[in-house]
Amino acid sequence: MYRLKVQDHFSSAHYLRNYQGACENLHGHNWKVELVVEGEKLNEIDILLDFKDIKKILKEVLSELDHRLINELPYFQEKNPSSENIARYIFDRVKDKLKVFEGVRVKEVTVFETEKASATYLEE
Ligand SMILES: Nc1nc2c(c(=O)[nH]1)N=C([C@H](O)[C@H](O)COP(=O)(O)OP(=O)(O)OP(=O)(O)O)CN2
Ligand SMILES: [Zn+2]
Repeated sequence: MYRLKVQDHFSSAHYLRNYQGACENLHGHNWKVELVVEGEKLNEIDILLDFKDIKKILKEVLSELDHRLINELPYFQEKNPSSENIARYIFDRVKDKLKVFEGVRVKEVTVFETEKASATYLEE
């Protein structure tokens, strides 16, 4: 099994509905995102998937969130834009884009609100 990790970031605003505290108010974060993909088989040049391709996919997905009020995106009309749900959103979007690369799957996505606080969504 091989595992690859890439990181990127985006800056956006959000607020948590029904949160008892300041996070119920509009505020922003510089979110860092770590994406982990995995697979069993290396290709003819002994790589699982070019970092360039994974970074491109992650950047495309994060551009959907960057400099937005996340609450306004259709996905987050019902779901609160917590780091947990943002990680799940990124996971599902990356999963969809990775379909063209046979034998490589998303393992986990971690979203860091700060260096000290992060949420991960993963599938076994
Ligand atoms: N499990 C989660 N808890 C919280 C989330 C979340 O997404 N998942 N989000 C928030 C708010 O977005 C808030 O911005 C972060 O709150 P907090 O940790 O209090 O941030 P501060 O920078 O104010 O933290 P201090 O360490 O107190 O400065 C809240 N919780
Ligand atoms: Zn927040």
